[in-house]
Amino acid sequence: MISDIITVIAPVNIAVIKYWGKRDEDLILPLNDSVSATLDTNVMCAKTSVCARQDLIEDEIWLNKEKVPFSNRLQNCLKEIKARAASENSVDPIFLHLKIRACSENNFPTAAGLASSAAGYACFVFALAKLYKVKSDISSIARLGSGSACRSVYGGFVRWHAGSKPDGSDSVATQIADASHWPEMRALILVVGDKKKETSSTGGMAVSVKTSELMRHRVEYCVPQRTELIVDAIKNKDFPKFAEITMKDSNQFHAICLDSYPPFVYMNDISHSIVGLIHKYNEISGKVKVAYTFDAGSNACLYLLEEDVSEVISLIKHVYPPSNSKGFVTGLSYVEDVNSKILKMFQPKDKDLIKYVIYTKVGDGPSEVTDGSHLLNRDGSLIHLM
Ligand SMILES: Nc1ncnc2c1ncn2[C@@H]1O[C@H](COP(=O)(O)OP(=O)(O)OP(=O)(O)O)[C@@H](O)[C@H]1O
Ligand SMILES: C[C@@](O)(CCOP(=O)(O)OP(=O)(O)O)CC(=O)O
Repeated sequence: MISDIITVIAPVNIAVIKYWGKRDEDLILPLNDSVSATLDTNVMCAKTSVCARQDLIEDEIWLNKEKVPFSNRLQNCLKEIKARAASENSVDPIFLHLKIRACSENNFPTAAGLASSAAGYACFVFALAKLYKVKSDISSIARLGSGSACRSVYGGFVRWHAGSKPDGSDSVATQIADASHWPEMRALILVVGDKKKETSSTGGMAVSVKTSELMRHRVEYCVPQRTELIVDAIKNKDFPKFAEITMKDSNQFHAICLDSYPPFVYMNDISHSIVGLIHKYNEISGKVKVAYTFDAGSNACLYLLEEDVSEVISLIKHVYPPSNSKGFVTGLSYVEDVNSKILKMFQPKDKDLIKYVIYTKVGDGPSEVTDGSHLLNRDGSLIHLM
């Protein structure tokens, strides 16, 4: 007995109000609301195929062509989807006793601070929901994989509500606006390092919760105000306001990392030089045209509007010259480089400080792949091992 093969793709999301700190480590319940933009799956995505098979003795998962342990977090997601399917009476109960095989790939570096866990768990849970025909909201199940994954279940701009119930049933993601709402919004991911980070998000935020006083101030006073303001800025397409809150919130998150004891850092000298560059560029431009935000790593995510992309990419190439400019910018195609007088106001730095740039935009949530390009054969065997 073997089920159909289900294959789905899911997006990454980059927060503009950061999730940092849990009120419950097992259920992955956050201390504060967070807000993010979901990025286009045509540029960055996780892809996952799943099936249920009678002949398996344990649940199995391959990640980027290597068999990896079926972790507690994956197990929690699977258990919860099955419980949902049982309560929705959506499949034959016999089916719920079968073990599953999953095979997943990311088309960008994994565990490098590029939100692979968000895309990966959203993808896994969305695929399982299709397999078991679960119809209700699955953001609270994706959350059990990785907190930020619950926001990747929806496209456009998304808010994860911290909720207050001990069982986490109100800690869900909702869409603020879909991807078509602000079509000019773009993102540039400046990849400074794509190696695995030293302090995991899970570990780092646990230290912050225990030791950072600034974190308490952030959760109580700053985030509630900022969240309302940025939701309004998104609804009104007010870029300068959106950008200012985004930058302040990123800076506060990294200040909390330093305020933790022992402290840890994710940004490096190159990250800080990007911060300086963006502030100088906005000042010279006479308006806030670009926002930076940094997750638990040294890479920058810049949010900006389409009309400014050519100038900003030209500026980045000018200040952080690549040895090989071919392939330096991947993703969407952009208009020609510009040679504006603004560039002359910036001194080039050493070569290759930025490895490459991913140019993308706000996009939709997960979707089922219908072109038959599964990562598992029809009999459930692994395509990459053939
Ligand atoms: N496609 C995927 N399918 C299932 N699990 C995945 C997938 N991609 C990543 N993961 C899980 O997420 C882990 C990486 O998460 P981690 O938080 O370390 O990095 P990141 O998500 O790239 O960074 P950050 O969350 O700080 O932006 C992997 O080790 C794996 O357990
Ligand atoms: C800095 C962040 O990217 C932190 C993401 O943390 P994770 O979702 O990776 O943490 P766990 O819930 O422990 O798996 C900010 C954000 O995405 O909001």
